[in-house]
Amino acid sequence: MGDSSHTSDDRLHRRGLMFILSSPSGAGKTTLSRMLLARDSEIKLSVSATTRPPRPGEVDGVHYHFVSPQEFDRMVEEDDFYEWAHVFGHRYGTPKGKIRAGLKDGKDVLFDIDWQGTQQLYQKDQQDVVRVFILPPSLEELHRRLTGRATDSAEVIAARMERARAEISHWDGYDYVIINDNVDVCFEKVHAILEAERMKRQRQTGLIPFVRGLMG
Ligand SMILES: Nc1ncnc2c1ncn2[C@@H]1O[C@H](COP(=O)(O)OP(=O)(O)OP(=O)(O)O)[C@@H](O)[C@H]1O
Ligand SMILES: Nc1nc2c(ncn2[C@@H]2O[C@H](COP(=O)(O)O)[C@@H](O)[C@H]2O)c(=O)[nH]1
Repeated sequence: MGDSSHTSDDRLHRRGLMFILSSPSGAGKTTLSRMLLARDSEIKLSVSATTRPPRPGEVDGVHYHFVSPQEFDRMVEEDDFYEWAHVFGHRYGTPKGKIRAGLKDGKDVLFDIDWQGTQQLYQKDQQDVVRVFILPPSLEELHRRLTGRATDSAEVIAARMERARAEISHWDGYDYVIINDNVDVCFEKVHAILEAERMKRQRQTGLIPFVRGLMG
């Protein structure tokens, strides 16, 4: 094409977005995140740091950066986090990394973070943030999913169920809310939101030169 407003597959240049998935624990956001990363090569996961111990199958640097409380303290002191929060007795934080620079280059970033982190990211960068909240079809089903996942002790599951109502109460701080009943149907909705948000006029930084070109 030879026109700098286009990317190689003929779409316009655009600003990347920060795509946040939140939910009460067990509603399915990690499952949906993994499906999104597998389907869509244009979005990359923001790998959080946490002081929580790894679950079976979780890989350091892939699912989380598993750090000691001392290491987490050091990262806070050195201002390494975009946001961080206490969740279920552990600390979790989003490393700054190269997120801002990537947004300019049209790189999308996926965040699996709670409502506290969502609020902090939104306060810092409203124009780039897209907030999606996932609800379970019922609390009974939420409990079934946490138990069925078989990664947490009965105490941990009880604590997460105890917190579920408080987490759900933040649903109105999100742009989109989806009930995750059938995971495939829910995933298609999540992906449709991502695709639609990418097409927002304000994000398509290549539009002005493209339209100028059209108008001769
Ligand atoms: N629509 C669904 N129907 C049935 N099971 C589901 C559905 N979505 C997810 N699950 C299952 O529910 C369990 C919890 O899902 P997942 O780990 O994705 O939740 P989460 O919201 O990320 O939880 P956490 O915040 O604790 O990490 C998993 O075993 C997953 O396979
Ligand atoms: N504010 C933040 N919340 C985060 C971050 N990384 C994960 N989380 C949230 O913590 C809970 C528990 O996660 P789990 O993996 O122990 O089940 C869940 O709601 C995550 O979304 C983060 O960097 N910041």
